[in-house]
Amino acid sequence: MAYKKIESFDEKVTSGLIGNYKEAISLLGEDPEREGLLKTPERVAKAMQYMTQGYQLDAREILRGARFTEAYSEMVIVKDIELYSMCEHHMLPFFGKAHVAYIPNGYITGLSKIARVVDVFARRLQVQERLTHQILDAIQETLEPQGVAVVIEAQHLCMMMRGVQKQNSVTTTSAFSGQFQDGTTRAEFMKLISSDLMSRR
Ligand SMILES: Nc1nc2c(ncn2[C@@H]2O[C@H](COP(=O)(O)OP(=O)(O)OP(=O)(O)O)[C@@H](O)[C@H]2O)c(=O)[nH]1
Ligand SMILES: [Zn+2]
Repeated sequence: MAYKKIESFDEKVTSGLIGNYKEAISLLGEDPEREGLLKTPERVAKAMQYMTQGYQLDAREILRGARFTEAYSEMVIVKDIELYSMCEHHMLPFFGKAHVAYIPNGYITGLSKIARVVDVFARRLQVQERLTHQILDAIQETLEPQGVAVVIEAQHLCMMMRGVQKQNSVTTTSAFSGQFQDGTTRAEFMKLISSDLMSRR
């Protein structure tokens, strides 16, 4: 996935985080002054800001900026959007795929914007359920479609590396609005996201 590269990080935030991560390394029993770790607090400070950049982005603005009038009124599905987020309980990654669909009602949006909206909400401290709803709400409010569907399948490192240590469990969350609340439409969507119409890697 082509990520937007952040060229400059907030200096005050970065220096505050550097101090905190240096202390954390020390508290964990390591020597923050040893060569391999010297730049680590700065790297982590930047990585964390990168992975939480969603707080500074406005999903609705992204969608409004690419809202086009179009008479198409069939289901539009963008599936297998890879996502990386961080659970708000342990600040450990959870990652997987999002499948997003909407049925236009006069407006369509640029397809990449759907993936961008997923990133905007994923790059925060999250729970998978809220992430699912936030994506749905942003699309519903800005495109005013006949319905939106969001399904997220993800694995949580906090359940894999620690805690219950389950390596193969996948959590699926879903949210549906408008026409997707109808069983037939929802079933069509579920069938299409699980089909191999286009061979997957
Ligand atoms: N609902 C939900 N729970 C999550 C998500 N990410 C992590 N969790 C869970 O958040 C819960 C936090 O539970 P706590 O008992 O406070 O934390 P804990 O003692 O570290 O829990 P364990 O992970 O069971 O060791 C855990 O059950 C996690 O599996 C998420 O996206 N959604
Ligand atoms: Zn967690």
